[in-house]
Amino acid sequence: MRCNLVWLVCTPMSKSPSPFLLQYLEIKERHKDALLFFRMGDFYELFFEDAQIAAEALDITLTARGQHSGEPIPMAGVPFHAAEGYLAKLIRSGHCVAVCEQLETPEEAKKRGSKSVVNRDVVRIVTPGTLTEDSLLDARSSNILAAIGVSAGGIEGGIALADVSTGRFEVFETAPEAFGEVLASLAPKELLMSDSVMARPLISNMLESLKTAVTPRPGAKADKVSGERQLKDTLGVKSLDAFGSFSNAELSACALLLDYLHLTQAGETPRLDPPKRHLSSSFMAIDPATRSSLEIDVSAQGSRKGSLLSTIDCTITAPGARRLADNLSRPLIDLVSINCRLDAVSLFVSDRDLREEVRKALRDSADIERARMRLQLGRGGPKDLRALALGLKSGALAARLLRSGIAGLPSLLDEACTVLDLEQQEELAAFAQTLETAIKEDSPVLARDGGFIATGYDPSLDEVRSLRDDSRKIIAGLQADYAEKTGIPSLKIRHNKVLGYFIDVTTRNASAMQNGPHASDFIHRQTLASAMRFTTTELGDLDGRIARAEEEGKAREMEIFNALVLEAENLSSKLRAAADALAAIDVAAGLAQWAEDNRAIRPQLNNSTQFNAVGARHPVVEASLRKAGDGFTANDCCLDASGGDTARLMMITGPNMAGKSTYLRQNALLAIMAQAGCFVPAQKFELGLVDRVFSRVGASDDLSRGRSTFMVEMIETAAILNQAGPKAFVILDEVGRGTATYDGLAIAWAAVEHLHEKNKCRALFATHYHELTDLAEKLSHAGNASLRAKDWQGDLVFLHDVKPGPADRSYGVQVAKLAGMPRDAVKRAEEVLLRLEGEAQKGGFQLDDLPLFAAVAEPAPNLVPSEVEKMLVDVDVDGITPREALEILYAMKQKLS
Ligand SMILES: Nc1ncnc2c1ncn2[C@@H]1O[C@H](COP(=O)(O)OP(=O)(O)OP(=O)(O)O)[C@@H](O)[C@H]1O
Repeated sequence: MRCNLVWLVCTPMSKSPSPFLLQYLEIKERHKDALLFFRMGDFYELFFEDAQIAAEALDITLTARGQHSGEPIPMAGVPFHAAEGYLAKLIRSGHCVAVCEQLETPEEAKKRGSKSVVNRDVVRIVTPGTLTEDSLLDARSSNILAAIGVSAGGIEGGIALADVSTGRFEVFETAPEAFGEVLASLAPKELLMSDSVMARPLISNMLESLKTAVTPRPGAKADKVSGERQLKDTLGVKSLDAFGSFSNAELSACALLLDYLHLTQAGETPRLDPPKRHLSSSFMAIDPATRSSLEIDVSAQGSRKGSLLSTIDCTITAPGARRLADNLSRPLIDLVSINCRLDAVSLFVSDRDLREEVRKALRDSADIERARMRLQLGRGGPKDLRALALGLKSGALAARLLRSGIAGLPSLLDEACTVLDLEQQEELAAFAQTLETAIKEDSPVLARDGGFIATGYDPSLDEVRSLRDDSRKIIAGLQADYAEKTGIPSLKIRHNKVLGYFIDVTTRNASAMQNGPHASDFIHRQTLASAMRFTTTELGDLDGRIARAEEEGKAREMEIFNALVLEAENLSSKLRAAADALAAIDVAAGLAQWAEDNRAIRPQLNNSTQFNAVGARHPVVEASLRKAGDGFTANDCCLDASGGDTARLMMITGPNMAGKSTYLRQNALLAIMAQAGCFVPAQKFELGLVDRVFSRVGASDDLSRGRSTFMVEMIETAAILNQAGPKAFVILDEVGRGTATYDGLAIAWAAVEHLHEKNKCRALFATHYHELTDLAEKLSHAGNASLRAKDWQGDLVFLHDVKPGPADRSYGVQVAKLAGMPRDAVKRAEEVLLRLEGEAQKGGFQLDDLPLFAAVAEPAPNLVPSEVEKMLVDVDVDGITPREALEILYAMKQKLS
């Protein structure tokens, strides 16, 4: 029901604004950048421009109420109980919403004077990066808010990130030039930066490639001194020494982040875990273009489906899925840490029974991380307490299984078990036990609904409840008693919110109640068309007792709930550690499951500059071919940047569609998977650690940024040639194809030489310029490999296997034929090709003779159909008689003569 009372107060808006309107305008003034959800009774109402925006975005009715400055005030509203769905829609379409609640009841307001307006204020600003509601979040993805800070000289950079839904808080020390890479690995939902930083060309360029919602903040909010103060407040410490020394840029990023959290949580101190600090150089660098071309966590279509992440994700729990996404986004470069992850996967690969039992235990788990944070933020409910209980229980079971199954667990699993083993964690064990006995299985979402504390947990609650239940039993007895007394068998005692308990009889039986011997016992309450309602003193008493017991019960349940929430808060760091441990076990067991299902092996990592893959496959292409019932051809790749006999740069040639891009990508993905701690789809894989992966595969226009396909290609190639060091792994696909042949060839040629001579890194370079394959002769550490295809009775068959040496020819025309190019055009292309090849052979290879612009002397064949052909087109072969067919033949012959 909409709150009309307030509107009575504010209708005469045309003259001076009513107190209500003044209240609205004052609050809106403070939240200009957000849509204001203004609570009025059971609705959130939006006014003025907010109403127009919301009506369009939510497809809800736009109405008008009252007037302001002589104009009707546009208004739109959403019911309070369904607000989350509307909020989700608005956030997804890029809006921020300020939620303004009533801070007192209308009755309380009235006590201050009959015309008082209910007190209201914003209790929270909902933005893409600060969500906590289950319904607004993707369970299997993190929801990151990030902020960047730059030191006064612009040399140092820092990134601070928080996931409010889990309490995760991380700080990165990183050069401003690497912001793009680090942010791409974090995939924030919202990015904060000061106006002045945003104006820097380096930053505006980076933002264009990131496609993240950016919220500019005033420069004063990025003050490092305030950052230090806010950090101390958030962490509840007097000194930050225990966390290492933060750079000015890091403090500036923290200032932006914490201030924004403060603002969006309406003045509450952000609830975050102690920050984890990283050097951006502790991770494999993958720039945004490479990340998207390799489709690591998002496919080319922009969804998780079809990405590497979704292909290898066999985790069971949502925290496990989020952890795997993090690992894959930020592969490590430290041998020991990578091997720790791989040891854990190896254990689960080698012991299938144990893996299955542990995964079964995880199935009963719940999202401890998010439940814990919702409770801490005061937005949790009984279901969240239950989630903690379930998570702890299944964690303890997993730990028990692991500890009893294996002596000498890998360190990562051993540490996880220590955290999860409730025999070693007395406080957690006691808390889990309490939750287990306290919270009912089918608990409501909201604590205020009551009924979630199990019988037997709290004697005083049980007493109140039995009082209520006894009264209900007495009422059931009363119904029989009254029916007998009045002689009305259909008499019923019912309950509704307005009347409470009442006696309900049909109108026909009402006179027996009013005129019978017991008429004085029955007090009339209500007359309806078909029924009359009564009560008795006894029933009234019982009703009061039940209502009081209900109230008392709910109040007691709230007390218990709040005590349990407090206990959870006190155990916060232990619960976080338990959530982390569960996620780590889930990731390792999930990767092992994937490895077994996909015949993946443990990569051998070392500090050399080798890349030796034997029988390797592209995990995503293989999975999609498998679905279509097709197989994937495994291939080897051997590179070494040490300058020895093995080539460090391979030129890959082969027909279109032969699998060059797939081959390039699969090798880059192998390196990423291995360093993220995953098994890889190969028979054998030895890898000298890679510090950066670069990929320039496939090209697309970036028209929104005013860049043509060729421009994008050149920018990405330039970045690679400028940055790749000896430990990098580079894949380049058809560089130069986006421009005129000579220019393209020249650029590709120069890029190969630069990679070989200057960058000296491991590289795969796919090209259709066969002339480039001659470079392998000139460059001492370059080689050729090609993907095979066969001409089988005029048709092209792709073998997809890589063999040493360059490809013999391109087969482009055959591919065009396969693609369904008109027959005439294919024929014509074959003629032109023959001619061009003939000319090239006559003069050997000279750039000046290169194809395409050489004039084609022979006239094009006449493609207009002949008279006879036209006649044939018109013939309905199945519909004519043999005689008619004969006549047509005669007619055709005549045309030809
Ligand atoms: N090793 C493989 N085994 C089986 N099928 C493969 C393999 N590699 C590629 N394919 C199939 O061939 C298709 C074409 O592969 P890809 O795009 O890598 O070819 P390409 O040589 O790069 O083509 P183009 O030169 O036209 O860009 C893929 O979509 C996949 O279906």
